[in-house]
Amino acid sequence: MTAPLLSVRDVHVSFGGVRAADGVDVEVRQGEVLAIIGPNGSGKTTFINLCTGYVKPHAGSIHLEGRDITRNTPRQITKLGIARAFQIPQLFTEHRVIDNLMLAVAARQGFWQVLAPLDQPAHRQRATALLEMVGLQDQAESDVATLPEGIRKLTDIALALALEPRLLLLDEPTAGVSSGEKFPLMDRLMNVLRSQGVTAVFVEHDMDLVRRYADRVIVWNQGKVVADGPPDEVMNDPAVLRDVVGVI
Ligand SMILES: Nc1ncnc2c1ncn2[C@@H]1O[C@H](COP(=O)(O)OP(=O)(O)OP(=O)(O)O)[C@@H](O)[C@H]1O
Repeated sequence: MTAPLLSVRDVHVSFGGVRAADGVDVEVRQGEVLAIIGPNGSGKTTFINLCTGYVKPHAGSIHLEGRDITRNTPRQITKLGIARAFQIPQLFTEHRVIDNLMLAVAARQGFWQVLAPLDQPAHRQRATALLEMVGLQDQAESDVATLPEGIRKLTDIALALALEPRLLLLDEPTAGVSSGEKFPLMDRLMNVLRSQGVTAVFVEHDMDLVRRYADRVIVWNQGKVVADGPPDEVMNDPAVLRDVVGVI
């Protein structure tokens, strides 16, 4: 069996008296799409913050392909191959889609590139390729402010892909997206993940999306993983239905 891509072992984090991670063990396997579900405040976003270095565990360890990243900075972790797309897209809304992408491409090449002119042929070419990956090539010249939320989310995902991640963490990728846009957005996201060989973890409150798109589901409750397995199995578990799905 191959080593897990990400391995989180016995991780603990508290905020004041709140145990946001209370002995968490999670392995993410290469190539899978893993959904995280759980009630509000159960620790899902904290898990993503731990994996990306924004929150440091009080105890436990986090390994990426066997390498200990527990104490690495967010920047170092990004370079090692973990990217995140935010619940609220982190875009410069007063600029065009292509400008946002060219900035991300320049940032990937190093700090000094950001100070050079952005609109260089190499930046534009890579930015255009990223937009094609998520099917947004026709939106390149649009101002972000004019776009529907689903398209902004895809732009945000293209920004994360500019970092060439092996693992992409998504915090509620369809939050704020209209019901008509949700499935097309997720279909495009899944196509990109498969074509680029990117492993993904997504936090989600919409159970239809979890059933349709996840290979595996882990269930969070009060800082602990309380169930882990295929969607059919986990989401028909009476305890999960009662304590988690019923209250989301
Ligand atoms: N930086 C912080 N400072 C203080 N408390 C925090 C911090 N981050 C998280 N918490 C607390 O830790 C607990 C878990 O929060 P977290 O955001 O991880 O939950 P969640 O499952 O993602 O919730 P939601 O579904 O509402 O986004 C909550 O009680 C929250 O208030």
